[in-house]
Amino acid sequence: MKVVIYKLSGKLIKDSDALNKTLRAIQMRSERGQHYPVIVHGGGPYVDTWCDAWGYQVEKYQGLRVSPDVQIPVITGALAGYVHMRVIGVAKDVKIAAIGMTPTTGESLVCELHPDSDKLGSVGVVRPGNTRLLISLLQQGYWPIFHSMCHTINGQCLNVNADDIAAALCVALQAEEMVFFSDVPGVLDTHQQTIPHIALSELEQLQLTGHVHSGMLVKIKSLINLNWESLQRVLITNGHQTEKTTIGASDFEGTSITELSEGAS
Ligand SMILES: Nc1ncnc2c1ncn2[C@@H]1O[C@H](COP(=O)(O)OP(=O)(O)O)[C@@H](O)[C@H]1O
Ligand SMILES: CC(=O)N[C@@H](CCC(=O)OP(=O)(O)O)C(=O)O
Repeated sequence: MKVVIYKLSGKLIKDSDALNKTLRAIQMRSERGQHYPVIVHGGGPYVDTWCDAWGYQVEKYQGLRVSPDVQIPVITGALAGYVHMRVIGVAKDVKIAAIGMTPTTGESLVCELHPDSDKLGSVGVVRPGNTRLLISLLQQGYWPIFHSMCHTINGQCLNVNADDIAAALCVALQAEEMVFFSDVPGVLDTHQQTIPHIALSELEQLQLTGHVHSGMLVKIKSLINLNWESLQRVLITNGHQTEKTTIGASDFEGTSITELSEGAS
């Protein structure tokens, strides 16, 4: 089963036009490439706004949101409520057979408290679980669309970074490819130029340079820890320019990350 994981950034979701075009591009691409698409969405900017309105200070630790238990109702309301309904709504408009999913439904993923929970509060880490439900949905032609709020096996509600959900689903479903639609054209070098290709062995060094930080650091870390057995490529591309980079081009432009160096076999 050929699966591709698509991660939609929260900044992209704020831009209705770009979201609509990106979902259409995924639709065309999955028909052309005959693969099953699985979508994961973020929603960070919405959480920032909602927390601000409640008088909660927005704080990050190594790119992850510090999520005190008292803020979980607001964070859940934003990510698994409003943002999720919005993405499903646009998918419906584009005539996609979308199924809204919590990552831990059917134990698709298993979630536990983050090892740094003393600093992060109610933040979780995930690992692959049981894919039976997901595979059945894909085989029936549904598009699973995941938000990133999870339950532990004891029912505690935890905030998980959407990039980590995408990476865990990639391993669980043995996906061939993962595409991150971000707000930047790819991983940028010290001159703000997009790095066209990075080999897995170069990521470790990249995360130590200090040049890659905040949200991009979360992505890079999730890729280092990934099992690359089935994965052929990870692409980081600008979701706000989906139309520009697909029309007339064979694929999205951006940073392509592969297990081996370019040209190696
Ligand atoms: N070297 C880098 N190249 C590109 N983006 C970077 C880099 N270092 C830090 N970033 C930041 O990472 C952000 C993308 O990560 P994030 O905000 O989590 O996006 P997303 O919404 O796609 O999850 C960019 O907007 C940029 O501010
Ligand atoms: C723990 C943690 O960092 N959770 C993220 C989940 C949403 C997310 O990842 O959204 P983006 O993809 O838009 O960044 C957060 O609360 O912002």
